[in-house]
Parts: sequence; structure tokens; C-alpha cells
Amino acid sequence: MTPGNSVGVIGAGAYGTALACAVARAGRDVLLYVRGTENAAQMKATRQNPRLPGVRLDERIGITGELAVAARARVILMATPAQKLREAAMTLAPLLKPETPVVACAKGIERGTHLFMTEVIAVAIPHAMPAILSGPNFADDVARGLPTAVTLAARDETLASHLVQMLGSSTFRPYHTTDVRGVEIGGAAKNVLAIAAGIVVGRKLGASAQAALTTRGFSELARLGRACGARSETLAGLSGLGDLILSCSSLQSRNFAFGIALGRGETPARDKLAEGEFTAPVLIELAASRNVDMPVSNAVAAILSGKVTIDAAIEGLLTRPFKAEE
Ligand SMILES: NC(=O)c1ccc[n+]([C@@H]2O[C@H](COP(=O)([O-])OP(=O)(O)OC[C@H]3O[C@@H](n4cnc5c(N)ncnc54)[C@H](O)[C@@H]3O)[C@@H](O)[C@H]2O)c1
Ligand SMILES: O=P(O)(O)OC[C@H](O)CO
Repeated sequence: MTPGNSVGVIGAGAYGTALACAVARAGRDVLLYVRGTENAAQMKATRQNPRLPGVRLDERIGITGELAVAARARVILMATPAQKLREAAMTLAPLLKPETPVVACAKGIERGTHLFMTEVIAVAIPHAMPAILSGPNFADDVARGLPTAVTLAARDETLASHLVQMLGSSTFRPYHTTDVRGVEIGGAAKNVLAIAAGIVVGRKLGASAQAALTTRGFSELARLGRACGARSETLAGLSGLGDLILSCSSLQSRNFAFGIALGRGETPARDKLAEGEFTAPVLIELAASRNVDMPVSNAVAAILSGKVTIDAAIEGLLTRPFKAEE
């Protein structure tokens, strides 16, 4: 393996490992950084990740417990949870060559700062070229080579298109754009809205209510996106509407499953990451700071913080004044 020609993946959870599989399938060598020496040794020995049962890691995937090794790659994919991105990027910063493309693959907004994923990278690694990859794709589907399509955004179109060529294959199909903000807002907001859709299902409110909630959810995602300068076509594309549809309807979605448990009156299992739980409070703060009305997201945040009961939140949404559709 020539590290300088490979793709580095930081964060060897479900998605980082799945991306490593996709990149290997595209014919590239991969350096997958696994945090913790023991974890790295175990993955090296088994060629499996317990988060992706039944998936065997391709020989092109080199597993390493040393960040400096993965940092030699030509392109870096950051696949940690959103709230861990800063910590991971800051550790990586001194090891990275200038102008290395660093692609955020997490979906969220940083708590406290309201920074989007590429902004966190820009602050933590000022000499990197940030980009973002997001869209409707479950780690398990990606790892198994089922067909998926995502959006890859960088401010520089040449860079975005170059990254698509490096990472894409017939089964993992990235579309490129320069609308970075549009892509990161879609991925962050859809997780919060998926929790809401899950609550609707868990409460047995019916398929009509699920469709209505998803559609009104898209309306508020798009409102916030436009207020933050995103393009409408991106918001209605794979990383916005596409991912919203997937996450508001599939039991594979951890955010949707988290919402279903809440809707049933159960305590959601905390063994799987549901990013929407962490994004909800910061999403509504961001919306408030821009005077954007996000009633569904507000309801999710209020339920999660214990400010309202689920029944009161549903009652609140259903008794809002009638208005024109927009
Ligand atoms: N799982 C999916 O289907 C999927 C699909 C698309 C996007 N995503 C996004 O990818 C991100 C990660 O999700 P996941 O499903 O892989 O979560 P996960 O919980 O399976 O894995 C997260 C991994 O990040 C690692 N990590 C945490 N902090 C780190 C650090 N500082 N340095 C290095 N590694 C660190 C953890 O050890 C863990 O292995 C989330 O933002 C999620 O929304 C996930
Ligand atoms: O399991 P979720 O809810 O984190 O969704 C995974 C991906 O984001 C779907 O595109």
C-alpha cells in the first residue's frame, strides 16, 4: 500500500468501517484508524467490526491504531460522531500535510458553538480543505455493497468532483455540489425530524400522520436551510429530502427507532448512536437565532429535555392556527 495514494478513515464505528468498505470497492487502498490499541488489534485479527455483523473487511483496508499512519493518506474521511469531530480533528491537525482534503461524514451541528461540520474542521485544521459527505445511506447497506447515492460538497467544485472520482463506485454513487451549507443542514435536521416521525409511529398515530409529519418536517428543514443560505435544490436532493424520507420511514434508522421507543413510552436503548438527541437542542437554538419557525423540532427538543410530555407536544402541534401551506 502507498499511504500517499490511499484514503484515511478516522473513526471505525459502523459508518467509518462501511465507508472503508465502499472505498476499497472503488479500488482504493484504505487506512482505517481504530481508536484504542486493543480494538485495533481485535479488528486486525478478525477482519470484522462487531457493529457490522457478517461483513468481512477487504484486503485493501489497512487497520491501524496509530493516527499518524492514517494521517499520511491523500484524503481523510472523518466518521466520528458529530460532537466528537472537534476532538478528533484537533488531534489529527499536527499530523496532516497542508491542503489535505478532510471530508466530514458526521451529521450534526456542534453544541455550544452552533458550528456546522465543515466549520469545525476549518477551525480545528486551518490548513485542510474541508468537504462534507451526506445522504440517504445506512452503514450496513454501504458495507454490503448495496446501491447507495450521497451528496459530496466542497466550496471548490474541482475538489468536490475530484473527491467523487476518488470515492465513488457503481454501488456507492456520490453526486457533487458546492452547496456545503445545504448538505450539512439536511443531514443535521433530518435526524431530529426522524425522532419525531418515530414518535408518531410509536404512538400509533397512523401512516397519514407519519406522511404529514415528514412533509411538514421537510418544510421546516428547508426554511432553516434557506435562512442559512442553502440552495433549494440541495435541500430537495439526496442529503435533504432523500435522507429525510429514509430516516423517517425505515426501522434501520437509529433516530427513527429512538423515536418509536419514546412514542411507546419506553426508555430508548443508548447502545446505538441517535445523533438527533444531541442535535435537537442546538438546532432549535440556531433556528431561534435566525427567527425560523421549527415547530416539529421544537417539540422534539422539548420532549427530550422533559419540558413537555409527548401527549402535550402532539396536542400543541395539532392545535396550531391553520395557515397557508409554504
Ligand atoms: N451508521 C450509519 O448508518 C450512518 C450513515 C451515515 C452517516 N452516519 C454518521 O456517521 C457518524 C458516526 O456514526 P456511526 O454510526 O459510525 O457511529 P458509531 O457509534 O458506530 O461509531 C463512532 C466511532 O467514532 C469513534 N470515535 C469517537 N471519537 C473519536 C475520536 N476522537 N477519534 C477517533 N475515533 C473516535 C468511536 O470509537 C466509534 O468507533 C454520525 O454522525 C452518523 O450520523 C452514520
Ligand atoms: O441510523 P441513523 O438514524 O443515524 O441514520 C443513518 C443515516 O444517517 C441514514 O442516511
